[in-house]
Amino acid sequence: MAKLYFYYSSMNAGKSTTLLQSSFNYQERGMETMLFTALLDDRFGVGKVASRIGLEAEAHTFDDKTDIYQAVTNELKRRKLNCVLIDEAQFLTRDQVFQLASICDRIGIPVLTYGIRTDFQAELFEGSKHLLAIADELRELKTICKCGSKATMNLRTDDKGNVIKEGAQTEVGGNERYVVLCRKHFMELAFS
Ligand SMILES: Nc1ncnc2c1ncn2[C@@H]1O[C@H](COP(=O)(O)OP(=O)(O)O)[C@@H](O)[C@H]1O
Ligand SMILES: Cc1cn([C@H]2C[C@H](O)[C@@H](COP(=O)(O)O)O2)c(=O)[nH]c1=O
Ligand SMILES: [Zn+2]
Repeated sequence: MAKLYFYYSSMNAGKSTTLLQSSFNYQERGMETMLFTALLDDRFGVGKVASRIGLEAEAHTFDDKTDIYQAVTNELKRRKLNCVLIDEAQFLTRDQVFQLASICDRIGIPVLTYGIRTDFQAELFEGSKHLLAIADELRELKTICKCGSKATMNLRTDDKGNVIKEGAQTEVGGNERYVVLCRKHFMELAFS
């Protein structure tokens, strides 16, 4: 049975790096992969999965209207596929998470998704919520807070480092807008 995996973490924990390594592992064994990332995440260029350590690869993009099951079905008319890999999976809709489950269950291709669990207000993203609900395998990737504990939370800041407590859930950015923290240090700053 092909499985749906959700690799989740705070930001900057190596998700994109791990995705690129997994894709490379398939390819070096002569297998083929299809990569997706969110259209709205243009930090490293649109349609690119890039890790902060320099690895990168071209990817198909998804927005909330993309039918990922259909996109995979269309790709299968052109070439074989052994694995589908999705970066920025927090931005998937519920329907898209269910499409990924169908890719596993009906087509028989494993799907590896990578995303952050919660937003700057400690709320689940839609994609993460439904992946936590229905993925076959949940794997946490880890990075560390300034105190040395595991960082599970993402604090939003402005460009001067002031904490931002209100705002839209989606705001693309990196180290200039977000700081990863353990829950204790996040709570002290985000809910004080
Ligand atoms: N210039 C750098 N050189 C080496 N490692 C780095 C550099 N910048 C960031 N990193 C490391 O890369 C990792 C982040 O990788 P990335 O795959 O982009 O994470 P994510 O997708 O989870 O945000 C972190 O472990 C971070 O410490
Ligand atoms: C916490 C939080 C994050 N985002 C955005 C910021 C980045 O563009 C991505 C996460 O990127 P990474 O690959 O994990 O480094 O998500 C957001 O829109 N809203 C938030 O609350
Ligand atoms: Zn801490």
